[in-house]
Amino acid sequence: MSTTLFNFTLGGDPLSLDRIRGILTRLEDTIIFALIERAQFAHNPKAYQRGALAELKATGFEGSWLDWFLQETETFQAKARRYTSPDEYPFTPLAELPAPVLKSTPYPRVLHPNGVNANPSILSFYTRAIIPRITKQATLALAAHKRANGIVGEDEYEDDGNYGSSAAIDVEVLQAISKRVHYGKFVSESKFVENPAAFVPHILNPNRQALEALITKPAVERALLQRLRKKAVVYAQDFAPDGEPKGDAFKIDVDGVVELYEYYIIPLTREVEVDYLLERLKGLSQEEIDELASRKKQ
Ligand SMILES: C=C(O[C@@H]1C=C(C(=O)O)C=C[C@H]1O)C(=O)O
Repeated sequence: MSTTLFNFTLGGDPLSLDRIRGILTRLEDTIIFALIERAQFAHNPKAYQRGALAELKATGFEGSWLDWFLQETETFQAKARRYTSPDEYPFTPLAELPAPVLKSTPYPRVLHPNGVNANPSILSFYTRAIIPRITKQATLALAAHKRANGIVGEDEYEDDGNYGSSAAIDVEVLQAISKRVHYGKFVSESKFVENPAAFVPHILNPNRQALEALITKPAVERALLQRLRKKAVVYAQDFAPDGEPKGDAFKIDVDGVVELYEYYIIPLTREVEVDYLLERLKGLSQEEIDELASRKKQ
C-alpha cells in the first residue's frame, strides 16, 4: 500500500504538517537501510555509463544498465498502478509506461495540478556523488582482495560484477529519495493553504528567494540532521559473532548519509516546494486569486 493510500485511508487531514513530517521521518529509515544494503557492493561504475555493457547495448537499449533497470522495474510497477498514486513519480517518462491493469484508486485531489518532477536531478546526484561515497568501503576491500590475490586483467578495482544486485537496490534507494523529495509538494500545499496571502505576491511576481525564505524552517532541518546521524549510527553498527555491537565499525559511512540529506535531499525538497508554489495559481480565475491573496493566517 502506498504511503498516500495509507495516509488517506487512515482518515484525518492529509495536509497536516505534523502528519506529513511523520511520513518524511519514516522515509529516513527506508533510505538509510537501503543505503546500507547498497554499501555491500562495489561502485560498479559500468552500471551507470551509457553503452558500457556490450550485452545490453546489443539489445538496442541506448541508456545505462541502471536506466534499463529503472525502465523495466517501473514498467511492471506501472501495470500495478504505482504511478496513479500522487506521491509516486517514475524516472521513466510516464508516456513510455503502460496503463495500469487495476482500476485507479479514487484519491481525493490534494495537490494543485503541476508538472514538477525532480527525478533527473535525483538520478544525477545519486549516481555521480552518492554511490561512489557509500560504496567506498566495499570498493577498497575489493581492490585489496584483487591485489592480494594477483587478480589482474580485470583492472576494474571498483567492479565486483554484481550489476543486478546493486542496480536492484539502486532502484529502491532512488524511489525512496524521489518519494521523500516530492513530498515537498504536500508540505508546500500545507504551508500555502495556511497562509495564502503570504505566498501569492511572490507567485504573481515570481520571487524564488522570497518563497524559499517562507518555506524554510532551519530548526526543523537542524533537528532532522541530528536525528538522522543518531539513526545511521544505530542502524549501521556492526555486531560481533556473539551479537555484541562492535562499537567502532559501521556498515556505512555515517557522515555520507548525513551529507546526502544536508547537501542534496533537503535542498532539493526546498526546490520542489518553491517550484510547486510557482505553479500553484495556474488555471485559477482572477476572482479565485484575489480571494487567496486576501486570506491571511488565522
Ligand atoms: C519539508 C519541510 O520544508 C523544508 C524542507 C525540509 C526538509 O527537506 O527536511 C525541512 C524544513 C523546511 O526547511 C518542512 O517544513 O517540514
